[in-house]
Amino acid sequence: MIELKNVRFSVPADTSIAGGGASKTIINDVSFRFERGKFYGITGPNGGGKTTLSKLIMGINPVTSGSILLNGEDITALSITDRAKAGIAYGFQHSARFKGTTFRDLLAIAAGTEDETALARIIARVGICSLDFLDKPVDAKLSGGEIKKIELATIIARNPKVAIYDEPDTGIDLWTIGPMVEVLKREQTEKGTTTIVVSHNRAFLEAADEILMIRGGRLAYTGDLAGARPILEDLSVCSFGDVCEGENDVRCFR
Ligand SMILES: Nc1ncnc2c1ncn2[C@@H]1O[C@H](COP(=O)(O)OP(=O)(O)OP(=O)(O)O)[C@@H](O)[C@H]1O
Repeated sequence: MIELKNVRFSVPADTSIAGGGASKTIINDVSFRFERGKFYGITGPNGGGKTTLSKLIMGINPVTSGSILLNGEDITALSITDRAKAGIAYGFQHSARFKGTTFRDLLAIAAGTEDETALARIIARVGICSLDFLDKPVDAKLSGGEIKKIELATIIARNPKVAIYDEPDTGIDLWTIGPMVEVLKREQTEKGTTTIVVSHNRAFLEAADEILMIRGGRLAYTGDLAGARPILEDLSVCSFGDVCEGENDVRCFR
């Protein structure tokens, strides 16, 4: 179980702006309990703070105030590495590529074994059948879908307690999204992985047990998808009025 208690993340004033500007609060007093083994979909308007919140859980961003607990233990001060050791894994929106490294290298590190049968079992879980794929270099020549599958496999290989995926459908074709959702659902149900997916995609939101909507750095809604639908679907009503910055607000196209 991951618990966020009054979590806040602010960045200092932009000193490149004349006059300095004011410090900016990006995540504002968010409290929430992610229960063990459940699937959560984090959604909301662009720039609302979804990625920032997920990075706070992984420790990529340090919280400004508040605390984060994993199974009752305060992990707020832990580094990314220590959080990874404690069982939290993170998939970036834009997966990293490592020149001179093969998929086999990354997978062996993640799984803690070079045993080919074990590696084959892991890649089968993400729908890669060919063992030849293991020797693909993880470089710029990979397609968007291939690199996502590789990242997914390296996360799954670690059997994390908590898996966070930031927009896992980035660069993925429509035909691959369904199977990807199935992979994440299977890991959740069979391994009891607490799964947190940042997404605008209906398929991921439909798979979620609970939706969190973040706007203006605050939790605007938590509950089932049915309850979120009026906010997500009714484009005739501006539901972001309280954070609206007028015509200069690039997030709003209404
Ligand atoms: N380190 C930082 N310094 C300054 N501003 C930041 C920083 N991190 C995030 N922001 C700003 O905070 C806001 C929220 O960013 P974030 O990436 O969390 O939004 P998001 O909800 O994930 O958006 P999207 O749906 O477009 O991916 C944005 O306006 C972003 O520019």
